[in-house]
Amino acid sequence: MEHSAGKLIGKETAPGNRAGRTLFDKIWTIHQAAEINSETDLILIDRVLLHERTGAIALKSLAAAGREVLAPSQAFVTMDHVVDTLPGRTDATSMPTGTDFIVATREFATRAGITLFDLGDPDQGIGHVISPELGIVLPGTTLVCPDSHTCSQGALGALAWGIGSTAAEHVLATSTLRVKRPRTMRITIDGVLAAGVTAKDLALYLLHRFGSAGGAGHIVEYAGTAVAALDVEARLTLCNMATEFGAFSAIIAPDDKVFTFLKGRRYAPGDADWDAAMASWKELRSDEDATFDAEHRIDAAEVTPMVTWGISPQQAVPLDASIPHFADVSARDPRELYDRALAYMDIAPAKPMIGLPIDAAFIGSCTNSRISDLRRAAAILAGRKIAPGVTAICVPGSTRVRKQAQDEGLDQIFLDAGFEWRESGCSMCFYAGGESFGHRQRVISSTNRNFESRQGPETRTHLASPETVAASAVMGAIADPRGFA
Ligand SMILES: CC(C)[C@H](C(=O)O)[C@@H](O)C(=O)O
Ligand code: SF4
Repeated sequence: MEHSAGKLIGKETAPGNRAGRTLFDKIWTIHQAAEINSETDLILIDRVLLHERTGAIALKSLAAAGREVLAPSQAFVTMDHVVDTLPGRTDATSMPTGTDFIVATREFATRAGITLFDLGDPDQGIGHVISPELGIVLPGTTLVCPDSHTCSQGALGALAWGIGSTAAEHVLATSTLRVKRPRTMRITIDGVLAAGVTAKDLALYLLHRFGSAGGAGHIVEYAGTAVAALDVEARLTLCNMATEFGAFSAIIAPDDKVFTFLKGRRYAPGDADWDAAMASWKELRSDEDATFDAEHRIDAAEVTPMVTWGISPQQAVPLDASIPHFADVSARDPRELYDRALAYMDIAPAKPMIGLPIDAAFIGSCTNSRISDLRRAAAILAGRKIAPGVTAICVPGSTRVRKQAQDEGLDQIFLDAGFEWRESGCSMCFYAGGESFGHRQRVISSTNRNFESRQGPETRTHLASPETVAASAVMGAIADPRGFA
């Protein structure tokens, strides 16, 4: 490690002047158009991603104000939140108010000259899945979307974060945004994740360890050998849950895996520009002498498969553990949250998580619905059937993932096992989008939020990896996927 005495490293200097600079500082500085005050900068925004739920509101409001989209080529819209996912869907088959969102999005996006990935388009899918897929998000860029899981995209070395609809309107009109500078946090995970431990387990482990406000106000850089060992899709899963961690966003320094992933993607630099892009992308890492406002170190060997038992993502335990007593979690969970979670989930302390009967299983969402997720779940389901009485649904993250899975015969494995095989969208991740499980059903789910009624009326969600969801669907109760495949 290089340390040069006399270099100024500290918060008293502007990010651009620090000696040892973090990856975040480097991207921030390049995009800093003006300093508004000591806490807030005007930041240049390279890409804006919209969806029909909140994007429609921004586009409509912009048009009503008589303002134009400044850089239509930098904006992209997808239909994911309120579309239904049953095969044969049309505009009219979404939830009643959903049709209005879909029609308005189409109308305003077309009028503004923005690229739209509409229903029926081979590129349609969940925004945070299609953006990496198409090379919309690139290392070193700033990308915003009126959606909290935009943090997923930091996995490719971009500064990507969720904003509100009003802020999205501002970005569309000006390609800039006033942003309060976040503090920096690094979480270094060294060592090797044990077999059967996935990025989802790691995300749940961090929530269990540091709580859902653990990253509040920070941009979290994930680093270390265990992070470097993750493939790009797994990194997207890890970064996806930074918003559950309370963070401004997450980021991972881009490496050869990211560059290889991006090469040839539609909106990534073409051959003529590739070398120049690579030269600048290779600079995108925190300097060895960079300092962070907060640092955590984790040994990857500590992480096991995880599952949530309660109504907040921090209420997670190792899969082979029991439902905690209050004393086990009192450092993190207020008594009221603990009691409420037990009552809502209809569970009792000291009972093992494994064996808790489920009504439904869901594989989908921007957390865990990419091709590698479906392959791992299918490896467990191959030659097996889901338990009688269980409703099991797989919703690929994008139409492209769906096609790829079909080309590989994975759809048949899901169908033969008794899963439904759907069109792409947010679907049962988000009851407000119109699709849901039944009243009070207990669902094992590859999604990111286990809030009350998140997946349907009073549904009881247990978050886990796609492997755990698949194994549990087969057993009809929460099950450990290790030993299944
Ligand atoms: C609808 C949208 C604003 C929301 C979000 O921002 O996260 C949704 O995607 C979610 O996951 O709850
Ligand atoms: S899949 Fe779920 S978490 Fe992701 S954007 Fe859609 S509703 Fe939000």
